[in-house]
Amino acid sequence: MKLMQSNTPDSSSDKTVVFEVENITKIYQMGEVEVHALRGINLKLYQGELSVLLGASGSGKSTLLNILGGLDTPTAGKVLYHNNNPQTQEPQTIDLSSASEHELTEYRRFNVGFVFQFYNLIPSLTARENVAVVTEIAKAPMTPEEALQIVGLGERLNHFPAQLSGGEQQRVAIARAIAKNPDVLLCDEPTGALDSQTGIKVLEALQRVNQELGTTTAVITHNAGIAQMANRVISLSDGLITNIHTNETLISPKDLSW
Ligand SMILES: Nc1ncnc2c1ncn2[C@@H]1O[C@H](COP(=O)(O)OP(=O)(O)OP(=O)(O)O)[C@@H](O)[C@H]1O
Repeated sequence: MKLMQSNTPDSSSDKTVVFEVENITKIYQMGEVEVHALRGINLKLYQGELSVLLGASGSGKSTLLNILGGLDTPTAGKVLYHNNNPQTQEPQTIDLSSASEHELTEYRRFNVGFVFQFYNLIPSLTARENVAVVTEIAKAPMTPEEALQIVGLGERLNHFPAQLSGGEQQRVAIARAIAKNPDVLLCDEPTGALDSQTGIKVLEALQRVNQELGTTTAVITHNAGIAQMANRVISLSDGLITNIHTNETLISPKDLSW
């Protein structure tokens, strides 16, 4: 793994940089055709912030999130991830753009929680057991009960997915993602399959995780209304960042205009 000593505070502010994305491109080769999914992205994400990635279908949101999560690598450019070494607490940097498959697997396992549009729960396991699947292989996890409590499902521990609503199933998926105490939570359309009332409960769970645990969180959405709950809104169009907006005041999910 590419470990380097790093200087994590951003010289332009007092915020700590978690991700530094430098001029990344992503080209998918589809037979004869090249698809330019990312065309030169520069971005910093900061410790503890909740950011929303906004953009039309095909603008490159998932490609960018997958690269941040170590699920994919850029064609060119650099992606640096800064954290503290869990053993020594010394600052370190992982170069995700040149890491091996094994290094990326380790990075995903210990540093990143993922939430996708479809919850991917195991139908034969209860909510508690679905979360325990992850806590059993994590280094310093919270208990499944604690994780489910944070997302408001402390009373649903023994329910199976089929006995839970869509929003509740998504909150189990969030509990599963945060139970290993990841530094980073990456969410790809977490409310995409939900109606607005149910989606609001899921967003409340994400906001609570971000505020109470300080987990650096990035959420992809098509829905511009959701952007008002984020510290920063990163807009993408056609593989480029077109705007980054900082919200001075955050709106609670229940007050969002959906
Ligand atoms: N594995 C792949 N192989 C080939 N092309 C891909 C692949 N993944 C994404 N693309 C293409 O790259 C572009 C960006 O896709 P991406 O999924 O990142 O967009 P998106 O903004 O997340 O879209 P959506 O909101 O529809 O999920 C699209 O043109 C898409 O077709």
